[in-house]
Order: sequence, then structure tokens, then C-alpha cells
Amino acid sequence: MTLTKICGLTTPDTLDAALDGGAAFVGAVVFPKSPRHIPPLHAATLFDRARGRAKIVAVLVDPDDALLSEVALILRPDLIQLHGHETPQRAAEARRLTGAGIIKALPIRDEADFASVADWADVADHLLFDAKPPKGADLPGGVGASFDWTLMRNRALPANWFLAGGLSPENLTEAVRISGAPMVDVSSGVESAPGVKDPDLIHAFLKAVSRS
Ligand SMILES: O=C(O)c1ccccc1NCC(=O)[C@H](O)[C@H](O)COP(=O)(O)O
Repeated sequence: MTLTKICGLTTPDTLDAALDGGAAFVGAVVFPKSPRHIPPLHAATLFDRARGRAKIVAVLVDPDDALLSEVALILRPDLIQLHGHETPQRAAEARRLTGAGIIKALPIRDEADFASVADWADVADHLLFDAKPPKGADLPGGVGASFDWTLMRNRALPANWFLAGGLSPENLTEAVRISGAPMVDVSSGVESAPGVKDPDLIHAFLKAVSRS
């Protein structure tokens, strides 16, 4: 069964759509530049209903110790997704500081972008392969860009992994068929406008996953 993470949730109705539809992971983006940014205190109130139903993921970009501690104390995520330029050493520190598991996002455009994969074997619970954002993009993730899914075929990977980047209810089946992804992640493909999640699109995405 393919597991799903719905990322960048900010409202009760869209979080409920993800939980009721069977998402295994729900993501809170704590990054002020993002249209999906949710402050830790707000995220803690919202995501409390998800505890025990899905893994709560805090998505952070090159977080300093203060932010890691604040997020750990207030939101208490199951996992921290590191979506910046973090090294394996920094990820190990993040794990120690927060007690949370680690998802490391790796930006992919071509074969060379897999060179660092083995370095993550000891520290990442999951790798998340996302498209490299187009030049000039303001955000490192959540930009709706996809990469060549055939790059994932027959690849030995040290940790269970997510396919991310430009997924939608329309292309999900093809993406899983081509890539062989055991887990998928979506953000802008289930939005009606940047940062505005749509419960119907979330349901449609999760339905497509269940059929894939
Ligand atoms: O979603 C954001 O705004 C974001 C901002 C900064 C870092 C990461 C971010 N999102 C991370 C995700 O896990 C997204 O779901 C992933 O990049 C895929 O996004 P999309 O292509 O829009 O489905």
C-alpha cells in the first residue's frame, strides 16, 4: 500500500480531509516565506486532532537550534522534515535536540543528484525526493515542479522514501507506476491557489493513491 503525506495544511477542514481520507503523514510548514507557513503555536492547536491518527511532520528549512527546540516543545512532531541545505551531521543534531524522526528532502534534477544518498543511511528515517525548484523560485519546496520519475527506477535506497514534486490527482497513478514509489507527498497539487488547500482535491488525491 502506498503511503501518503499531505503537506502544508493550515485549516481544520483540510486537515480533516487528509485524516479521513487515510493520509499516513500530515505536514506543517514552519517557514515564514511560504504561503503555507503556520506558526508553531497555531500548528500545535490545529494538529492536535491528528495525534495518533497520522504522523505529524514539521517541515523546516535550515532550522537553528532555537527553532528546533521551539517546534519540539510546542508542536511535538513525530518527524522533522529538513528541506534546506542540512548536512547529515546537522540532521543528527536535530534528531538529538528534538527526539523526532528525520525526513531529509533531496532536490533532484538528474542522476548526479543521487550522489549523497548513501550519506543519509544512518540518520534519515525517510528520504523525500523532490524536484529541484526552478531558477528564481522563492521556495525550496511546494513549487509544483516535477522531475523525471524514471530516475527512481530500480534504485537501491537506504531508507524508505517519498516521491514528491508536482504530484496531483491526475498524474499520481502514472507517477507511482513509473517510479515505484512506496510513499508519496503532495502540496500544491491539492490547492486551489498557493497556500489554499482544497478538501475535494485532497480526497481525489487520496482516492487515486488507494487505486494505485
Ligand atoms: O510547501 C512549502 O511551502 C514549502 C516551503 C519550504 C520548504 C518546503 C516546503 N514544502 C515541502 C513539501 O514537502 C512539499 O510537499 C513538496 O515540496 C512538494 O510540493 P509540491 O510540488 O507543491 O507538491
